[in-house]
Amino acid sequence: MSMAAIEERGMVLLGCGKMGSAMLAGWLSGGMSPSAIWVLDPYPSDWLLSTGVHVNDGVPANPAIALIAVKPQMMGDALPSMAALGNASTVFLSIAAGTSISAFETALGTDSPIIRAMPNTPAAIGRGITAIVGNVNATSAHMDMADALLCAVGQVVRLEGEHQIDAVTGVSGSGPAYVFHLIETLAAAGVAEGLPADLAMKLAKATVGGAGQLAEDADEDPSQLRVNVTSPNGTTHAALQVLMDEETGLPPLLRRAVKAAADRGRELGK
Ligand SMILES: NC(=O)C1=CN([C@@H]2O[C@H](COP(=O)(O)OP(=O)(O)OC[C@H]3O[C@@H](n4cnc5c(N)ncnc54)[C@H](OP(=O)(O)O)[C@@H]3O)[C@@H](O)[C@H]2O)C=CC1
Ligand SMILES: O=C(O)[C@@H]1CCC=N1
Repeated sequence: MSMAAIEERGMVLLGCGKMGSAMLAGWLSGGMSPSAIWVLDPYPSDWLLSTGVHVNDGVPANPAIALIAVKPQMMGDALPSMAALGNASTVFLSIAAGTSISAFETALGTDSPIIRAMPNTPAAIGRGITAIVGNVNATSAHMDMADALLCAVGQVVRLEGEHQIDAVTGVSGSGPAYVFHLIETLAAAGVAEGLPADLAMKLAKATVGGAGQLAEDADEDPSQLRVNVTSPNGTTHAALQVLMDEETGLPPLLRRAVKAAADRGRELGK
């Protein structure tokens, strides 16, 4: 399944806030035709209006994909109108945290192909990662279509089952926020050691960006890459003694943070 096949039938994007616009930016900069995209959003941003996509302009009769990107808390309002976004051959693709496939089946009918996805905001620069899982009506052709759309903004992984999606949300859906906070706090720590704020921020951004890219590209795994930075009894060793402390360091902190996100996803689904 190619992007061309999706562009031919068109796609509908319901909700164009932070995540919807990150994905839209990724599709457009990757060359997707704006005329193939219909966006529905009550308060379209100036950026959205400038993109050339159809905004609040009706929807095509037979869209390939209806992508639902409203907040789970708004889903109650949005669900009843969703069936009108497509027909029997439209794939409904939801990126909402929490809202379960069965909630969509109740609204859209148990015959509809429904795919849950968990993307992340680096999609805006084609560097996202999205996990997908479909209901029983989502055929391999439907999954391939979702794959094609989401591959255009980064990597795609397929889940064994819907039970994995809250943990995925805790790791990669919410994960960019943890990394941005790491950049903020690394820069602040540099300032506390006497650096000017702009220099500290430049060092922190380049370090996180470069280390992330190295972790993606290198043959060695991240633990070996960490060892490669750590000279015997040197500066990194001193820092890692703080960070790797099993009681007060990153392991218990991130364990609690990811659990809190995953638990919140489960809670939103109730
Ligand atoms: N932000 C992220 O990094 C990620 C978000 N998600 C999921 O994406 C979804 C959207 O999140 P996010 O983009 O952060 O939230 P936002 O609030 O930024 O975006 C939601 C958008 O939907 C609009 N909206 C609300 N109700 C309707 C409706 N009935 N019809 C059409 N549009 C509507 C909102 O308009 P208004 O603001 O006027 O209410 C807003 O523009 C959530 O379900 C979230 O779980 C998934 C992965 C990552
Ligand atoms: O914070 C949220 O609920 C959404 C889901 C994953 C990232 N943002």
